[in-house]
Amino acid sequence: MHPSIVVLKFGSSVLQTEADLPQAIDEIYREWREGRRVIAVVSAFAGVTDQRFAQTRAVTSDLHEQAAWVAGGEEESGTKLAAALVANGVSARYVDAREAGLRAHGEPHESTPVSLNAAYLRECLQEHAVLVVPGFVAQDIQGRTVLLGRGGSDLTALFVAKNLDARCRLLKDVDGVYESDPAVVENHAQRFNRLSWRTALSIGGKIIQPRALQFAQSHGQSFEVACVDSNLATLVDAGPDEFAAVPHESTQRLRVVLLGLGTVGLGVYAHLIRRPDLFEVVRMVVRDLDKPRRIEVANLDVPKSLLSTDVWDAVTQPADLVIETLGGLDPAGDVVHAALLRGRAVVTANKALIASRWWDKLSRFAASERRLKFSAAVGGGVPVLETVAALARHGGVAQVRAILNGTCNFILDALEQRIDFGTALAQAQANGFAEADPHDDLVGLDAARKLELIARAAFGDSSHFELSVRGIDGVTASQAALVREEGLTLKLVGVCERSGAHVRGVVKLHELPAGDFLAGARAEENRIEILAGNGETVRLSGKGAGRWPTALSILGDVHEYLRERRLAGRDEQAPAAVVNA
Ligand SMILES: NC(=O)C1=CN([C@@H]2O[C@H](COP(=O)(O)OP(=O)(O)OC[C@H]3O[C@@H](n4cnc5c(N)ncnc54)[C@H](O)[C@@H]3O)[C@@H](O)[C@H]2O)C=CC1
Ligand SMILES: N[C@@H](CC=O)C(=O)O
Repeated sequence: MHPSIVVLKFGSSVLQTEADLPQAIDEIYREWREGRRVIAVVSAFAGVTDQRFAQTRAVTSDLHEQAAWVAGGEEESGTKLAAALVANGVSARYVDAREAGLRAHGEPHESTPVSLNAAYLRECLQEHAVLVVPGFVAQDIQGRTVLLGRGGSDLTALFVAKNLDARCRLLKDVDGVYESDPAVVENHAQRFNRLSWRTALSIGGKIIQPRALQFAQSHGQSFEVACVDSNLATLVDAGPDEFAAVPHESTQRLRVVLLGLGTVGLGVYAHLIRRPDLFEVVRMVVRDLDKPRRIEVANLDVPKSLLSTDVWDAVTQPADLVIETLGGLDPAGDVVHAALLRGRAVVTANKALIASRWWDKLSRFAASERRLKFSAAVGGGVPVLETVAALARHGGVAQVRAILNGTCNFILDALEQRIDFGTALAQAQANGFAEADPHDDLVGLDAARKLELIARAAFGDSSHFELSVRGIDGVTASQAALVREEGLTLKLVGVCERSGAHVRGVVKLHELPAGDFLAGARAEENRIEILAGNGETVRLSGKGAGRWPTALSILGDVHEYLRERRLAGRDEQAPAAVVNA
């Protein structure tokens, strides 16, 4: 199956510095969650292209040498974005212009793209959810680096999208195209909902590169101009021009109570404080107020003034959203339920809770009200539940086979390398993969809970779920090595499928041949193979455990809730403080 592809272009108004990479990651993740593979086309960080032009002009007048030096700006932002995606658990790869077969001809600094190896990019997208491609840069027929004119990343994005028959979204620092620059004519300029290429060209080349617009117009190519995190966009196509009925989205921030600051909670906090324009953390609930807590990536300590030990702050504090990362059923079940009853939204990674008897009370908030979200409960950073649910809606799901527990996979991998069980488990715990009590991981319970959530997404809530579970307890390094010697690999695999009104799930050890997709999962990786109702197979992979993949997935839910709330205009009805809940 060819998943649909979207080309996202991140200009230097969005990626001003390395500190803006998380915004791009959230936006890319949003598309992956919605079932698309992504080609991210990037510009250099703000100011870098000018700087590099000045540097190179001072030492050479050769236009190709200059182009090669200037292209280093896109290479820097592109490789850094790809690395940051991988660190966050997203299967991503940097593909430079040469590898992408992006050829151009004409003036070395003002070249016109003429061809691209679209088949190769499609092939790469079978293996990776995201490819990062430098904008503005191509190769001429002699293999020399050339540039596509200032603002040329727009042209790269449109050219790549055209060749791959993909949707294209140019991401800027404004939520669409305005009749004049909204930064100058504040509150007066109107935003277009739809805009013809012709009008876009007459508005001027400040927001979209004119050559890119001409390319789109001559190929009848429609595309969107939008900003990150937004529901709004301007569609640029044949027209007619149309002003937007809703000129701007609300900019009201979400007030957040964060329950738990362990492995996952601290990662979530680090994400939230990067976006003070979107989130206000009003309270964080911990067990020990005095424990030092540092966010290394932001180089700051967690402010003690925001800490409390009272989990009921989730209900008594004036807040819109509760993020639960405590784990377990007690007190998480009562608190989450009460917070939902009091009008808060809840995002949680707690599969033990969602797969428990609490589901009877919680399900309505997830389904009809969309105020309970738990994507991170399965697959860490891999959008498993969204993908399974989407396939279930469009043609059904026949079977799911998956590696769902990062800790067990990490240990089995280590055993094959003759590391003993205890040492491997200690490493998994130190890396933040294991549950607070790793027993649930080792006996297969954690994988079984995830399999149950997958079964619900695939076959509906009402099917009777029969489950048989065996874990990896007792497996030894010599046993794993013996299996390896036979050319097989030991994996803890969950399989679920429907038979009549029953859904059967089995979690147990398998000896897989090397060619099996699941056999390739390394360390804490999760791999999921979904056999769709139409016979096609959909494969997903990525980091299934750990702080950053899990936090990214939680933030995916948070951003989704924020967008849905803005769309529904619920901003005005934020619940107030409740005293004595
Ligand atoms: N670590 C991972 O890779 C993943 C974890 N999850 C889930 O995320 C949740 C959190 O996991 P981790 O962060 O790894 O666990 P953790 O044990 O590192 O963090 C939990 C934190 O909550 C605090 N806490 C627990 N009960 C509390 C209470 N009553 N009052 C105040 N503080 C309390 C603990 O002191 C601890 O700091 C769990 O539900 C887990 O299953 C989901 C996906 C991946
Ligand atoms: N303990 C879990 C954490 C993620 O869900 C695992 O190891 O997979």
